[in-house]
Amino acid sequence: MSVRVVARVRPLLKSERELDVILRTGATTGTADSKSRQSTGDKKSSREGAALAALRDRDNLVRIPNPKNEGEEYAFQFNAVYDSDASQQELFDAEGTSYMPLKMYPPSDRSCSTVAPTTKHLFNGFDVTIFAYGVTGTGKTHTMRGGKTLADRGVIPRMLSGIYRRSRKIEKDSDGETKVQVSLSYYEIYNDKVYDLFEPPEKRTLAGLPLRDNGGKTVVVGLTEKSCTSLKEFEGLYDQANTNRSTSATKLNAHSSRSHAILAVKVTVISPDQTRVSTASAIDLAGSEDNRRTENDKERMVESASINKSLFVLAQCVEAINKKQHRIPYRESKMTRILSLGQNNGLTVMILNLASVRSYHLDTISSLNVASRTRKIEVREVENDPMFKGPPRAPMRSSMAASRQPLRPLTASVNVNMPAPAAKDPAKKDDDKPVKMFSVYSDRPQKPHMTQLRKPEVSKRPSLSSDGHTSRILKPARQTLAPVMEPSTDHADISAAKIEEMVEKKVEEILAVRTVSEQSRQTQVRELNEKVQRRLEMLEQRVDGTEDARAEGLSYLLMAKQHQARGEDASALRMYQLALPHFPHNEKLMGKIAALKERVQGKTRGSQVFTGAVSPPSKGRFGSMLSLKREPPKTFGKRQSEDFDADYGDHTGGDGFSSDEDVSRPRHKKRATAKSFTRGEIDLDAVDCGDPSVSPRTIHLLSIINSRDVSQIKLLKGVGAKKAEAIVDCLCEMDQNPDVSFVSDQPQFQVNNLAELSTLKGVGLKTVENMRNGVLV
Ligand SMILES: Nc1ncnc2c1ncn2[C@@H]1O[C@H](COP(=O)(O)OP(=O)(O)OP(=O)(O)O)[C@@H](O)[C@H]1O
Repeated sequence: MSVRVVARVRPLLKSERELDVILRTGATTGTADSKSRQSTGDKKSSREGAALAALRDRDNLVRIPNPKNEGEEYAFQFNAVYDSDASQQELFDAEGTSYMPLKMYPPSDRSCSTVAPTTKHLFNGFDVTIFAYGVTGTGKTHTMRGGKTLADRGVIPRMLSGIYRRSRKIEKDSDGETKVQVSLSYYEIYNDKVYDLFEPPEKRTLAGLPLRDNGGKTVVVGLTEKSCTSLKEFEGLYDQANTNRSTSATKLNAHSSRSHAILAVKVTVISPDQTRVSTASAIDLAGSEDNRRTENDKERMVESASINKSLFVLAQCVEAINKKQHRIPYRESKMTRILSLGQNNGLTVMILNLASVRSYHLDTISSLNVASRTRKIEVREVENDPMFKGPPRAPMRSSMAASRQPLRPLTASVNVNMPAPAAKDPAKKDDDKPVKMFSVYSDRPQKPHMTQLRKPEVSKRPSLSSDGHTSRILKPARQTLAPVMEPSTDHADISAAKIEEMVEKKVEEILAVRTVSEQSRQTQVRELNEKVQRRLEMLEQRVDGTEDARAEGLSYLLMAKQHQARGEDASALRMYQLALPHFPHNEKLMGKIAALKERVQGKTRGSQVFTGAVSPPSKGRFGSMLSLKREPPKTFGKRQSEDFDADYGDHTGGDGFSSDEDVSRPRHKKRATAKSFTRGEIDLDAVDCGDPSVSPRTIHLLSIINSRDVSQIKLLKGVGAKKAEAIVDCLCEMDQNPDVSFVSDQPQFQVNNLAELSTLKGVGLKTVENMRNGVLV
């Protein structure tokens, strides 16, 4: 059967004016509020006796003007409409009899005249869901919970009263053989989090309680279930729990519910041969709010956004079911997931609460739209499986137990549950319309040979129909509504929820695999980066080595040039030869070495005294010192490096390399031999020639010294102004000293190496070492 939707219009509040009433209900009555002004006593007298019949005589329409054109009126039809004068008692009783006349119950049940069919359903193993829906301040809490007085009690306490009354009757009728247990869970969904209302708020966790799919039903994990044996006990528990519920004053309702509250009443009927468990869920939804009107503060706005979102999702679910969409967005809100509208079995009743005044105009139309669509949703009238005692029995309704499948329209199927057209009241508009129903189908492609399952010996149960007729129908006949897969088909029993669960699981698995592969990918990338880094370092080292070697080669070339400039061909030759390994295959260098060799040999042949062109350098005091200090230059002065590149680079193609002519024609003439440098006992040639470590640092140091610039010299490490002046004085002295020979084209004496430097006045080995170490190139 479809969801039963009834509308209830609340009376005008003190702050509301009759003038503003825009809602009309019923065929003959005036405005929805026309009777609200009657006194309680009048109301009672006018209602008693004929009230139920009068309610049923109405056309069950709610009429409201088009907000854009007041001349036009929208009409919405529901299963029942309750005016503002309908009492709590009437709603509970009349609502029951309007779709479940007492005469249709088995004679044994007729004595329970006050038991609403919802309660009766419950004891027959059906789950029951009753929920109040509507804009904030329209009377949902009043309808569900009600006031403190007996007359004001709402649906929930009345239902519990009925449950206990019936329990006692069952126990009495069975002479105590059958027992009924009632237990309660009560929770709220606040800001899309589930909280146990039987627990004090301070015990709440931030995340709330989780939801799980359990056999096609959504269950709240960790919820308190309290056994409750009497109405009195219930009232105590319920009142206490309601103090834990989130309510606040808003501009539209002084006691506005800020959460959806769900009371689950589990009824367990234990007879000698079986146990039946069914649940009644009574839900007081929070009301949608137009925040232009509420003037809510920040906290209320957050609540409001959550409330509106969940109600919006509910509307979307209803829409999706109506539009026969495959995907119904239940999971987008906890409320819709728990409510599972259209997915739940048993009986579902929606009470649409309405306010009749203009200030609610647009909100009311929106609620009416959702409610009238909800009315088209088909819910399977299936009771829960009993648990049998004794030897196991063949499962009943194996195919029906199969599934909570997405709903699809049943337009072509013959619904045996529907009353025959002739049996319908011709006065009702509904009857003229084509019957639109939804039934449960499998999502999977159907096999060509679908079977209708029939079970001959299934107990008869009363069935409810929306027009007030009750028919006794064999349950298996209902099963013909839903073509099902062969029972032997292994996947036939998978419900939509199960499928969803499986899909969720699969997605989680895939995500887990992705995470793992992402981690291993990152490890690979890290390893690769490290490899690349190591390779780069190696290359850098190699380049550094090459550059060091090149700088060393350039130093030899420089020294060779200096020796040659001084006419020291043998030393120059030695330096060129040392430079050769750093510039292999350099033809110009090789040419130069050959030319120098020839000249040196020529000199030797000419009986000139020369110890040998390439004789190994003798290691004097300085030689050893310098060789100890030997370290290949890290960098070579850029300009110098460029000069040498131009001179010796294979790639220059220029004629920078000194020509053989230059080499063969010494530019410098010795005024005296090196040996005549008497003040030091140093074989300068030996030092120069033998020490290949004349580095750019040394060259730079010597150039500073030879500049005779006191301001520069005094900056050298370990020198200072006085020593600098002494050095310059010494050099000037040398210039004047006729014993000292120096290169003819140099106007002044030049210090050519560290050995010479160390012999200057006031400069010792230590000072030279300091000066050299302090030089930055
Ligand atoms: N049928 C009714 N008879 C008398 N008073 C009513 C009725 N319905 C609602 N009211 C009054 O209207 C006011 C708002 O009702 P209620 O708090 O139940 O609204 P609600 O829809 O639950 O609002 P919210 O969504 O904000 O919680 C209350 O003062 C309540 O007593």
